[in-house]
This record gives sequence, structure tokens and C-alpha cells, in this order.
Amino acid sequence: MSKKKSKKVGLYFGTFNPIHVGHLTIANHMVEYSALDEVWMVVTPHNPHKKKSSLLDNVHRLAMVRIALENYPKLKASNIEFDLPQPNYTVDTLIYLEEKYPEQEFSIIMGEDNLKNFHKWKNYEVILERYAIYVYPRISENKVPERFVDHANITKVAAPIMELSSTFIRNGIKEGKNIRPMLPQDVWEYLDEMNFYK
Ligand SMILES: Nc1ncnc2c1ncn2[C@@H]1O[C@H](COP(=O)(O)OP(=O)(O)OP(=O)(O)O)[C@@H](O)[C@H]1O
Ligand SMILES: O=C(O)c1ccc[n+]([C@@H]2O[C@H](COP(=O)([O-])O)[C@@H](O)[C@H]2O)c1
Repeated sequence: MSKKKSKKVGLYFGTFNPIHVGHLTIANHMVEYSALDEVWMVVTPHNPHKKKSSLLDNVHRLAMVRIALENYPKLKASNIEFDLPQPNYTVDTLIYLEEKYPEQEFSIIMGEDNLKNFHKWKNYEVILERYAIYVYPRISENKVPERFVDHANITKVAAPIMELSSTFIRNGIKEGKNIRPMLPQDVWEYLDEMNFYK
């Protein structure tokens, strides 16, 4: 007989270069308005679909996620991918997490933009078969592929839409713009003091 899992954990993967209020709003919404007990923000060293240039060191991206989550006990920063082979394929991370935390029930949190490209992820069928995927709305082009519409393991969540990106923030800093409202206060202070992205 299989043992009942003790905790429901939603995994929110990203490069978080840097984490911004769009990410934080989603993570908090997911943990407050779903059956999840916790959301882990998994800092990805190297997204297989992104270039590594302009990527701040893993430890600094993790530090900013930790700072952002200080007052959110149900949200955790995770460095689980730091010691896994790169680029980081999500399916491999999931296998590793299952072995390390057999008592926890994992699901995946993803934006609708990611769902549109999900069929390009490594072994996406395996992920889809084994995990619940919570999808929140994003403004983006193209349609969700037919095979994902109304899929039993995919749940749409009506989270608020905040269209900002880490790229926009990095470019703004480089151009000397004030981008403070887009970042948690303490994260802004950290990256300003460290002279990141200038
Ligand atoms: N404004 C936002 N609202 C909700 N989700 C977001 C937002 N920006 C990014 N995400 C999602 O958060 C996860 C991590 O995103 P990522 O770290 O790549 O951030 P990003 O802002 O898109 O970064 P970049 O501009 O560097 O590509 C992804 O699933 C992405 O779709
Ligand atoms: O496993 C894959 O093939 C795969 C391909 C693209 C992206 N991902 C994961 O999706 C996360 C969010 O992607 P992105 O493009 O929105 O930054 C990223 O941090 C990776 O962990 C995973």
C-alpha cells in the first residue's frame, strides 16, 4: 500500500535574475489560494532554453530570493539544482526531488507562456503524466497546444497578471532608470549596494 504524502509542495522554477514582484505575487497567490502547503522557488543555474550570458552568479540570485521570502513562511528558496548537471532539465530535478523527499507530494507551477512551449521540454510527457501542473495566466503570443487544453493534470488558476520581467528590470538599471517599485524593497537595496546589473 502506498503511504499518504505529508506535505503538498508547489515547485516554481526560474532563473530569478533578479526575483521581482511579479514572481512573488504568483508564488504567494498559489500558496494562499490552493491546496498547497508550501511553494518552493527553485533557482535554476542554467535554463536549457536560455543563454547564460548576463546571468548573475547562482549564489547572488539565491540570496535575493531568500531576502524576498523572509516574511513569507510558506514560501521557500531552493538551491536544489545547484549541484545537478547543467543545463537543468526539470524532469531530472523532479526525479532527484522524489528520491530526496519521498514523503512530499510535488506539483509544478507554470505561467501560460511556458505551457505554450512545454512540448519542447525534455520528457514533458513524463512530467505531465506524473505531476499536477498549476497554470496561471500570462499575456503572451500563440495558443496553448490542443493536447494541453482541458488536460486532467493541468489546473488553471486565476492569479493576477503583472507583466514585468527580469530583463526589463536589468535593462532599466543599466540605463539608470528608477525600477524600485518592481522589486521587493530589501532585494532592491541588496542589488543596489552590490552594484548588480549596472
Ligand atoms: N511578471 C510575471 N508574472 C508571473 N510570472 C512570471 C513573471 N515573469 C516571469 N514569470 C515566470 O516566472 C518563472 C521564472 O521566470 P524567470 O526567472 O525566467 O523570469 P523573467 O522575468 O521571465 O526573466 P527574464 O526576463 O530574465 O527572462 C517563469 O515560469 C516565468 O514564466
Ligand atoms: O526541462 C526542460 O526541458 C526545460 C526547458 C525550459 C525551461 N525549463 C524550466 O522552466 C523554468 C522557467 O523557464 P523560463 O523560460 O520561463 O525562465 C526554468 O527555470 C527551467 O527550470 C525546463
